[in-house]
Amino acid sequence: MAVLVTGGAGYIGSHVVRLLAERGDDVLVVDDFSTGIGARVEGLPVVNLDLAASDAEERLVSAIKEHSVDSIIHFAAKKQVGESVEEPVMYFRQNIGALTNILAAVEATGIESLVFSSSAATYGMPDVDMVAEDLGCRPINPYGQTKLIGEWMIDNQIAASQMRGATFNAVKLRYFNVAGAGWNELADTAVMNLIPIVLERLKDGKAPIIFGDDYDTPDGTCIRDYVHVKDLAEAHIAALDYMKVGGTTETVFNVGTGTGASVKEVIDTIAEVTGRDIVPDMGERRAGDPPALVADVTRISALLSWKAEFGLEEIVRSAVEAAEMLPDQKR
Ligand SMILES: NC(=O)c1ccc[n+]([C@@H]2O[C@H](COP(=O)([O-])OP(=O)(O)OC[C@H]3O[C@@H](n4cnc5c(N)ncnc54)[C@H](O)[C@@H]3O)[C@@H](O)[C@H]2O)c1
Ligand SMILES: O=c1ccn([C@@H]2O[C@H](COP(=O)(O)OP(=O)(O)O[C@H]3O[C@H](CO)[C@H](O)[C@H](O)[C@H]3O)[C@@H](O)[C@H]2O)c(=O)[nH]1
Repeated sequence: MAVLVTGGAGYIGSHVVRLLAERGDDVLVVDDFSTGIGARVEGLPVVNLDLAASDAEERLVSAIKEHSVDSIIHFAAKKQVGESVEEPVMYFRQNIGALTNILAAVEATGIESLVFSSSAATYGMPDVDMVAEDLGCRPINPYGQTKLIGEWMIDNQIAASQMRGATFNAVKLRYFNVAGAGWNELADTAVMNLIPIVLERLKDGKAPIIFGDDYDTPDGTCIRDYVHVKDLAEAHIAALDYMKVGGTTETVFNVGTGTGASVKEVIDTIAEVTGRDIVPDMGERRAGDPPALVADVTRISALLSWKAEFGLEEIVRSAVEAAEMLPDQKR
């Protein structure tokens, strides 16, 4: 039996594909290579398919049958918050369209387990610093909305399959701030988040910009929960295993470390790891940034027996190494 990984040529998906292959699971990748990179999945069976296209359900069903797929990990999605505000229709068409086709294929083939990439973006601007899964979700942009709607679609599918006497289990993982690289060649190439942006600016000889230092946090800069992509990848394996042994008590889990780091602390860690003197520029607050967003990880640690192994320094070190910026004495 094989695991179908949608978006397996992407940053996070390729890490999960690598872990699955390492433990000897058969993998089938479905990707349209819109942001994915072919080299990340070289040598693996791949179906080049836009999951939101009109023929996607039919092609998925035949790929599932041909490769004896019994579970799906669904990463494929558009994920840029700013772009989603400018092009909401594209986000709903792509993210909701793709998931609709996947759930239709699940129904047609009797697939029993699905892991879904959700996001801390579902929480919006919570008025608590540490968020647990039961906190109400009020996403503030179309991207976050597509993730919350995706969770609801999956819940409805679970309920409908129970009514039919069929088995369909799913786990929705709400990722916090994913960073780092488990393997250099699988590193994030998108340069859209704090660590890659700072590293790119340093390469270009530019100072990083801190988006606001007047927040109500200890050093005035925003706090986030940075989770190593390899730890995050392991959480997907734990989710698959949880469903295999009949785990269905909870279906939504935060994936973070449970510890926050401020923007200043992240930049200081980059300075330490690269051995550079970094003097950041102070910029304006960025619209829509909550002052602090840290995962309560009680549930995932209790039910999936998953815990992040790596901390901020290891995350930064792996990102710096992948960007080939590690000083010689630190290699
Ligand atoms: N990176 C993060 O910080 C973060 C945080 C929270 C949630 N997520 C979610 O995790 C998932 C993976 O993110 P990532 O960082 O690896 O992004 P990525 O852009 O590197 O990977 C997405 C992959 O999906 C593919 N894809 C996109 N739309 C597709 C479609 N319609 N049909 C087929 N393939 C398609 C892309 O080609 C790419 O390979 C996404 O669902 C994203 O929303 C990411
Ligand atoms: O040049 C920069 C870039 C970012 N930041 C700050 O660094 C922090 C992290 O910013 P990112 O853009 O890296 O990440 P976000 O926390 O905004 O968002 C990320 O995490 C969210 C959940 O917490 C969602 O999953 C979202 O999809 C994902 O991009 C924020 O306070 C941001 O203002 C700067 O100060 N300077």
